[in-house]
Amino acid sequence: MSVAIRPNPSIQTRVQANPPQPVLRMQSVCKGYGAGATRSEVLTNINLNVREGEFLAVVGFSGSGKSTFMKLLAGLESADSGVIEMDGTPIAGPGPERGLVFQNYSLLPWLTVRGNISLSVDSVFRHWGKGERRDHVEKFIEMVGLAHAAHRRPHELSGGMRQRVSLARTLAMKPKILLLDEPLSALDALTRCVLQEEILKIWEEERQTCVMITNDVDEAILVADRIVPLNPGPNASLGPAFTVELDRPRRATELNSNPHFRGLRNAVTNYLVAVRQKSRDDEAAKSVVPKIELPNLQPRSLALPRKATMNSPLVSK
Ligand SMILES: Nc1ncnc2c1ncn2[C@@H]1O[C@H](COP(=O)(O)OP(=O)(O)OP(=O)(O)O)[C@@H](O)[C@H]1O
Repeated sequence: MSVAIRPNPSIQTRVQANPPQPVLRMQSVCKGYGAGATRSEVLTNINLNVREGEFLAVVGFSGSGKSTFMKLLAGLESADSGVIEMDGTPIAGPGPERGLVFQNYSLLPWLTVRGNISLSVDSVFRHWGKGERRDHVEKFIEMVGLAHAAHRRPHELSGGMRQRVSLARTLAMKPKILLLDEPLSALDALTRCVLQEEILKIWEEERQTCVMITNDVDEAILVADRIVPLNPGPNASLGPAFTVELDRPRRATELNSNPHFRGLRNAVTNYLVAVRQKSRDDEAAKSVVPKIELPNLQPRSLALPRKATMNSPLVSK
């Protein structure tokens, strides 16, 4: 007897619908460093699609390969195998359409806040008039709340202020995608909270596609639409995505009492702790020394026979 399988109409509709092309696509991406005996495989079989306008957070433990992942997206490193594309074109190097903010601010020490931002604006928008570029720079200095310090050099700024300059400099280049590599992890907890909300506020105005690396689950939930864990390395791969179903605008102070926030925090944290434990158990299992059965031998004295001396009764007189 043959049975006709009738497709579920709702599933069929979903399959037929033309899903929007992801703005960023990673497929079967692998990346390691070194060669021969010193070779280490950092990322293995990374698959990810990032949608236009999405805020995606990648969370993982220290050393799992988060920065390597970001360098691949920024075009600062190339994959050993697999595909990394932006708008269907392979990423072959860094470009102004992908703005990267690092953990360490990398500002030019001899330039002021205004000078650091102007340098990037002048290089990307060369075709603009001088006045237009100046207004653009001032807009971003204001956006990050540094109008009062625009004339200062990096050594005259706090860590939070430097990271604001770094953010303004990248945002002012109007990249299509913002790549944030643990931008707040060098800051104290209070400054970090303030800047989290500022990044979120700026993002809510611009709605740029954004990929942020962080080791802070709360931070990831606060800012992201989707959270993807990076499993511990070596051979780190991405875990299952967690969707953040919290209304925007979000405020950190209001989230603590939100049941979805608390449930998600537990789910992501438990996942990360479980995969780390598994990875440790696997490593420990690999390094177990095999038990060696020793033969049942009787110990024998290795002491030399006593030497005969002149007074010894063994010496004949
Ligand atoms: N250029 C390189 N050459 C050799 N090994 C590297 C290089 N860059 C990173 N690694 C190694 O790759 C692994 C992952 O490093 P990566 O910086 O990507 O991790 P991470 O998750 O960003 O760490 P952290 O959170 O501590 O900054 C580490 O073992 C590191 O030593």
